[in-house]
Amino acid sequence: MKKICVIGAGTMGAGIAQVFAVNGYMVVLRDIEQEFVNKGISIISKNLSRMASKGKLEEVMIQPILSRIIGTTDPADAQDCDLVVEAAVENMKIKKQIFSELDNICKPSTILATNTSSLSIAEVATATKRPDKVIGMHFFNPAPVMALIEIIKGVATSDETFDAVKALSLDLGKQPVQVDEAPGFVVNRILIPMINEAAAIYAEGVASAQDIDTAMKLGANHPIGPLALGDLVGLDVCLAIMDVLYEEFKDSKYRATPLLRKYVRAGWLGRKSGKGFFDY
Ligand SMILES: NC(=O)c1ccc[n+]([C@@H]2O[C@H](COP(=O)([O-])OP(=O)(O)OC[C@H]3O[C@@H](n4cnc5c(N)ncnc54)[C@H](O)[C@@H]3O)[C@@H](O)[C@H]2O)c1
Repeated sequence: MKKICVIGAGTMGAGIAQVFAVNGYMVVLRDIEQEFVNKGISIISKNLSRMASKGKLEEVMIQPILSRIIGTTDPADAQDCDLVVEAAVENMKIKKQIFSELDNICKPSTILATNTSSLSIAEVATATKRPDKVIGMHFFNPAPVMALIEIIKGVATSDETFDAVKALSLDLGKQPVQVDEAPGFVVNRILIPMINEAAAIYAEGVASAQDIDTAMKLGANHPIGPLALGDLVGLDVCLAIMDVLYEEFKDSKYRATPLLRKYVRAGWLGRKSGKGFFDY
């Protein structure tokens, strides 16, 4: 694989594009508005400069890395890509529209991966005529830093597709784990209900946001508190995942705490909107 298309230049898409470009791949980074594409590329540029200032990247490498990323709003630019990683919003209808369009645009050999946090790979695959080549490639936030990639096989995903994505993940210096399709996969099935519980504890007034996070950092040895982590992930993303877990399992233990929904309705999405459980 040489050329990768990343759909969505938000929190995850920008990070994923950076990971591929740093590792020598050509990247097409697509969003719906040029403004969003530019924002994604500027985040990558700042990340690379920060890496250089910390001595983690040679300054002279920044320009060649950035020149491997082509920003676009034109879906047709995915046509000669070997792999597409979709990182648009966590919404099945939108993902299916994107995959159906990609299926028509991309060459038959192209693998279509989704970075979904919780949605069914098999269902996304039904929007295409190549369900064997549809797979979950789940990066973690921030993608350039986090070592894990969950590779999720839908019922129709072929072993060849899995093997190709696994080899690619290793080439990116990441650690892949194989996961069978299940709501929330492994990490988010554990992590997001924990963030939701922290929000419920905060809503009940049991402790301040700061103290809840301090408690989990020092009492459970977590590197970041659950509320700060929710703000980093995006409260809209956390809510969407809780809703998927609840819908899929119909188990009340996955009920989103009303405060989380209230914040999302108010546009308090965490870091990306400047306000969540904390101010940014
Ligand atoms: N935020 C996280 O910590 C995290 C971690 C792992 C996976 N994910 C998953 O990654 C995906 C993206 O999440 P995010 O946090 O980056 O969201 P985000 O809101 O930061 O970015 C989403 C981007 O997709 C763009 N977009 C929407 N529809 C599009 C379309 N039709 N074509 C192209 N671009 C489109 C939006 O304009 C936006 O820029 C979701 O499926 C999410 O569940 C998120």
